[in-house]
Amino acid sequence: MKSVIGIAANQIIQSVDVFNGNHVSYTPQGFVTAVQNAGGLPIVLPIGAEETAEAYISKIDKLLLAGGQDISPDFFGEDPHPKLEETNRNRDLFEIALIKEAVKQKKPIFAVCRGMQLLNVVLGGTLYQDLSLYPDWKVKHGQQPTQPQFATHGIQIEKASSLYPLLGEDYRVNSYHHQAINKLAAPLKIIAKSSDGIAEAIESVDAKQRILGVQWHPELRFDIESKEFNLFDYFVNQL
Ligand SMILES: NCCCC(=O)O
Repeated sequence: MKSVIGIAANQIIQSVDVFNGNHVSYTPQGFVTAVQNAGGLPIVLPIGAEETAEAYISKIDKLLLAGGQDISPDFFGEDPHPKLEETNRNRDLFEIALIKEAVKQKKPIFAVCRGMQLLNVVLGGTLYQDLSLYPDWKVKHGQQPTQPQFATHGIQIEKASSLYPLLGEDYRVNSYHHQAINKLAAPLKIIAKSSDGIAEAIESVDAKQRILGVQWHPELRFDIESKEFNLFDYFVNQL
């Protein structure tokens, strides 16, 4: 029986020519293909009412949170900083409800970039709304316009972590974020950092609550770097 993987969708709500001005619900193809290649059955969960989170989570085996917009900072008690970028409050509210329900139903969560940041906020942590607010910022974490198949900075991974057997101790990742974990939520531990100390991966302190979060984008490199595919294989088949 294949694991059913619910992938929380994003939306395009601006008018874009490529969809003839239509609004669309979507997820990056890399998540779909990586889950399929790992033997999972992906289902894209469109942004909807918070009340529907319980039904969605009960229908899936595991939850995957993708990257995207900044998180509305009032969810961690702050007003928007001038460097805050696009937010989508409906997405925040729905994904917050999905995370709470997945935790309640003890369903594993794999969270990528924004997903990892939101997980930290939902569990009681805070974010740097922009890396310029992080006093020790030394590494370029937004590699645009360099293409995502290129890993541009190093990370160091804790030996006693779920990531170490998958990626080793020293690894290189792509990087597309201007926000980062500030205060870490108590139920989480940081299991990888960049050389300037930014949290690059997290897992749950309580092994019974199966959570893995990464700050980079494995869905954009899994087809050319087998270690990135290891993350999806681990999520679909072991976490
Ligand atoms: N926008 C939230 C996730 C990526 C970033 O930090 O920019």
